[in-house]
Amino acid sequence: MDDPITPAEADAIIASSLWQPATDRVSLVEAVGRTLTRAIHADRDLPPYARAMMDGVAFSSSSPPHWIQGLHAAGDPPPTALSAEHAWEIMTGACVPADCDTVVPYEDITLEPQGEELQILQILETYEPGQYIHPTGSDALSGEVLVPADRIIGPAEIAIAASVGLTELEVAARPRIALISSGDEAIPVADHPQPWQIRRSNGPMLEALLRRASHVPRLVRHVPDDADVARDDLHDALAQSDLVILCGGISKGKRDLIRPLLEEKLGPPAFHGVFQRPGKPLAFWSGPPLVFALPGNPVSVLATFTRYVLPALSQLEGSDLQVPTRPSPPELQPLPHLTWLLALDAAGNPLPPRNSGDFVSISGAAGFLEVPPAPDCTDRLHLRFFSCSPS
Ligand SMILES: Nc1nc2c(c(=O)[nH]1)N[C@H]1C(S)=C(S)[C@@H](COP(=O)(O)OP(=O)(O)OC[C@H]3O[C@@H](n4cnc5c(N)ncnc54)[C@H](O)[C@@H]3O)O[C@H]1N2
Ligand code: MOO
Repeated sequence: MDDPITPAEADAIIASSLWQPATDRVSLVEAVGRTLTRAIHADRDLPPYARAMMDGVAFSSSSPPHWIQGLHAAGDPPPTALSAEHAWEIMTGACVPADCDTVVPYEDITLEPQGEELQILQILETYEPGQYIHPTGSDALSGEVLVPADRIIGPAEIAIAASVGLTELEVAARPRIALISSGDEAIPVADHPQPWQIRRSNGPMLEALLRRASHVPRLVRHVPDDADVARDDLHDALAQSDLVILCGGISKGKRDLIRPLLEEKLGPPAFHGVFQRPGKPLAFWSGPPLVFALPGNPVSVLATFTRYVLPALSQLEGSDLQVPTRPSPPELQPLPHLTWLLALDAAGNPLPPRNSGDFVSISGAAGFLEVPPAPDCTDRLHLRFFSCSPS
């Protein structure tokens, strides 16, 4: 399709090209950042025993204590019965014996040695039965869902999985990703540029965006504006990947050869051109593999990756990205006929670049506000905000 389309039309085409992810099994710590596909259940009550929450003494409130019977530490099995007017010294994390209903921390008692036994001289504070005891099953009961499927796995979910004995987790399979930047003027970062050259910044930016979303591309290349040289790399990428992300060489220039090279293998794009700024020359092929060809200007790369590629990646992993809304910054003038992808910093301040090559101006960008074109932009309170690093 060669006529530009709206962002909503582009979304619909992309959504209809996505597939349900297969599943992988990965070790616990490797699961961070992945999407869970099988819910995690409690294998027993949580906590599994009444847990002492303070280092101190445990006793029965019906028999206020004067004497220490012994030490009951974390990891010890339940001790013998407690004698009248006695207490156990108890450590945080120990199981509270069944005949105790109160824990008082060391700070609230005084202990004085007397012969072989320790005498409790005084409990300094009033206490309530049940205090500093984390009751059995008060967090969750055996069999309860602790983490639903579809949840992105973070450190807390890893802890929960470990606590119920899972050494591996079932997660959505990751797409195999290839990243290809292009352009004769863009030289390796470590090389010394001639005055008419620039260093390649789009590739590292895209790789950083992917890595922050917990994706590591399998193939990363830069191709020159020469079809015969670029063809092999492009065809390799298509053959080895589920998702190919390209940047540059997709506009109307005489040496913009990305589209013709992709067409050799994939035919015409599903769309080429979206009514938006930046990023109007965005092109997309449904594949397989899915191909996003992002316009080469650095601000366009960041905006179109954030607005289109990140949400598609989330859906490919079985998690539906929630796009929050924000009110428009004051005095914002929507663009005529074009949706505006406006960079905002973490505090919500606009970072309007002078043009989409001006990537210095978007340092600190946290995401992009989608401002519909004038005159359709009627709801200024609920503009969608696409985060550069959704979690
Ligand atoms: N006749 C027209 N010309 C252009 C149009 C148009 O509609 N008609 N659209 C403009 C817009 S908008 C954009 S965005 C750019 C996109 O063009 P390309 O995707 O072909 O990108 P390039 O021309 O290759 O590069 C654009 C710009 O970005 C710099 N660049 C490219 N690659 C890198 C890299 N890896 N690292 C850093 N910087 C990079 C490149 O040097 C250019 O300055 O087209 C307009 N033209
Ligand atoms: O779409 Mo271009 O990205 O405006 O500079």
